[in-house]
Amino acid sequence: MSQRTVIKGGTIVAADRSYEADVAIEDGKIVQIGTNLNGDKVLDAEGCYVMPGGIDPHVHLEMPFMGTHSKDDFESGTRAGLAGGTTMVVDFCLPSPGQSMLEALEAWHAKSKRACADYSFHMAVTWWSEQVFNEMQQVVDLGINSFKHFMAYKGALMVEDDELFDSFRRCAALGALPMVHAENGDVVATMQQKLLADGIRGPEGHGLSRPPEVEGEATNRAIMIADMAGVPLYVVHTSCEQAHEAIRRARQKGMRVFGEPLIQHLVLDESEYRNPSWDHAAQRVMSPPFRDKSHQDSLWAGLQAGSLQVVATDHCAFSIEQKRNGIDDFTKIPNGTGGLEDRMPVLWSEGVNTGRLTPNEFVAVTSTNIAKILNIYPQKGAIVEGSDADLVVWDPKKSKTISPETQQSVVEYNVFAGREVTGLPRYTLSRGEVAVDDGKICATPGHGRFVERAPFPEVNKALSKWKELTAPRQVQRSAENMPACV
Ligand SMILES: NC(=O)NCCC(=O)O
Ligand SMILES: [Zn+2]
Ligand SMILES: [Zn+2]
Repeated sequence: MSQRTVIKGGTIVAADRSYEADVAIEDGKIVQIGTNLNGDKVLDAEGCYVMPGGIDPHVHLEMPFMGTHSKDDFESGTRAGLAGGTTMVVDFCLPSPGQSMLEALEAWHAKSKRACADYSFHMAVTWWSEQVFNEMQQVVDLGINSFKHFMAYKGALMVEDDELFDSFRRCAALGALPMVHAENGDVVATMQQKLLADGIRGPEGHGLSRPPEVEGEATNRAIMIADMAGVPLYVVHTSCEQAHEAIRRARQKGMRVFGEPLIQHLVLDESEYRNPSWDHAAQRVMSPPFRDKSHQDSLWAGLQAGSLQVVATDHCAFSIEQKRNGIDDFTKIPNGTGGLEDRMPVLWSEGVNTGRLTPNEFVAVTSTNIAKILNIYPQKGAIVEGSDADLVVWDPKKSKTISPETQQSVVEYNVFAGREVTGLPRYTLSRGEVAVDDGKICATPGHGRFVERAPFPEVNKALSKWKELTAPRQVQRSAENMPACV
């Protein structure tokens, strides 16, 4: 007989509504929602919100990058996520240029074996050939329906516009979702060299080499290429008004474009790079860089208006020592910051507690929207009978001060350190297993499973139908309408 767990006395907060009910769980699934439910094990949710566990669609665990590997692996990364209420992550499988996607995928499956929470992968298109074209079908057959393209990192991961167009068209045919890191890599590379030549070698050079225009231009370019390819587009780490404006404008024209701000860009600003401590500034080096406060206002407004849909972290944590690789040259500082444990508490504190987001909007942007975009709804991102019991019992009164001393991430610092948050998990459940119990982490390495994602979500189908209907067509002319000389 399977054990029945009941979450009792809480208020269910879904993306569409809030209501009081208990939730019963068996074999990792939600089996009943109602009042006065009983079970073998009862979790007290009195005074709490019961929400779908967070989904972070943008993490890099043990990522090979800039001559090193990011420090958090699938075990510490997913444990950090669970500690903060995130029950699923999506990492990026990165074939090195020339490498088979299938070979890279095997390597990613091997390193994710000790994940404590469920996970999936996006596949990166880091080079282009007939082999890549063919393998994309196999990747889709293996449960991956999204392909990432880097428009930056020239000489490493970056792909050119013709490759983007070919890959986007392939995504359209396969019912997959192309994603872009949108920064103009050529302009960044030139600006980096100019700054170094001018003697600007510290972390402040990082922000200066990647102004908002670099991101706005690339975002708009990717959107137009996707439209010509007839495929939806997902823009990762949208950090500025210029990029947001491009997404907003496209959506107003009916284009299927999604934008993903990061929690870091919502609350941290570019003054971090002028900090007198080199270490402090270097620890905050990530791409795109932090922006000024006007951009933060734009991103918050986008979440409120619905022109931006998802809040992620781009969790890619490097140690102090790794960051010091760039001590005399900012272009060698590994790009990336952490945030997996802090995304939900910081967003709740700065979003819901300030009135910028409703609790339902919080659920939409931390789980439900991305579950729909990635075609795993309502298995994930929902509280309905039959859904996976990936849940967070959220105590809106529980507070803490963020500190590297108490975090799950293995790096020695935290870009949110010193920030007080109110709103934390009382319990986090990963497919019914209690992984966090009132601050105590009891997650099981290896419990996490790979989540397969089917191609052809409704948005792809609708867009393909529309593009087919409006495709250029030959005009059929009868003989009497043709000039006599032909
Ligand atoms: N964002 C960042 O600086 N590092 C991770 C790789 C990427 O997403 O560009
Ligand atoms: Zn990126
Ligand atoms: Zn990233």
